[in-house]
Amino acid sequence: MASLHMSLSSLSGPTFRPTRKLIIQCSADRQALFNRIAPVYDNLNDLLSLGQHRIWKRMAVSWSGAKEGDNVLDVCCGSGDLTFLFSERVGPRGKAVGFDFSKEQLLIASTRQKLRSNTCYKNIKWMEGNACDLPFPDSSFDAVTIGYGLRNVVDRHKAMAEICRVLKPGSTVSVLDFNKSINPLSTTIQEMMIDNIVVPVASGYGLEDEYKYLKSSIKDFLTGNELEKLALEVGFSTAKHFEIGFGFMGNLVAIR
Ligand SMILES: C/C(=C\Cc1cc(O)c2ccccc2c1O)CCC[C@H](C)CCC[C@H](C)CCCC(C)C
Ligand SMILES: C[S@@+](CC[C@H](N)C(=O)[O-])C[C@H]1O[C@@H](n2cnc3c(N)ncnc32)[C@H](O)[C@@H]1O
Repeated sequence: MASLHMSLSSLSGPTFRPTRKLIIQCSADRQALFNRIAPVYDNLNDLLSLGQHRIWKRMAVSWSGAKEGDNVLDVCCGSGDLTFLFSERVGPRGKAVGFDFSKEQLLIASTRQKLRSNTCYKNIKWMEGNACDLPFPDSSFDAVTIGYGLRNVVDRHKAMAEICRVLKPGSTVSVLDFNKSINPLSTTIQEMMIDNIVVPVASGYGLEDEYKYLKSSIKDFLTGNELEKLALEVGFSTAKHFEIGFGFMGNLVAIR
């Protein structure tokens, strides 16, 4: 449950207006957040990244090494952007699973699938569940992506360990997310863009608090080096983090 945080500074006079600060700390909070933003998520991503996020997602899928006929998994699939790219890459002989714990995001994903005439998307299966407890046997997949998901998972170590477990030996996970830069200037510009463009635009949709979460979630995320270390800790044999999108985004490529 989102917690209501009363600020003493807001107590004044016979009535007071509590300062509402949405605290997004547990899975249920995050699940509710992504259910709430689902109806506008895709459009705001296109608007706020000037469509660039589609390029970053194509890069992530390309780095996964997925090929024709493969069995692939998109963890934290949301509205399915990466799942659809996976589906196109593995083709009708392959299988693509889109996995998420948000019912509303999965509803958007399956609706988008129905609206697309391309028969290749018939190779997609949508599944609801938690990234920290993947319902698949060991060594099930030839490639895995997790796009803008790991930062939002409460137990990132468990999620990465689960991804390693379900990947076939020698196969790749591609982890796309915001970049927690070690360059103070890059961090300042990234935060200024979120504060002065992203959040004001989102507030026009009544989602100010939800998009304010972006900044704190990036601050609490792992740097590229820390992501590489995490991957090796959970059992990947190699891990490399690349900064993309003018340093605002990053992609970890790890091989099991
Ligand atoms: C696809 C993108 C973000 C997905 C996303 C991830 C989250 O964890 C969220 C959490 C809460 C609300 C929304 C999201 C969410 O949408 C990346 C692009 C969309 C971003 C919202 C825009 C970020 C702007 C960058 C800071 C600067 C972009 C520069 C570009 C070259 C114009
Ligand atoms: C920012 S969206 C990313 C969606 C999509 N991958 C994309 O790139 O646009 C993050 C997604 O992660 C999902 N998510 C967060 N924590 C999760 C968890 N523990 N298990 C499953 N899904 C989770 C949310 O429901 C949401 O759909």
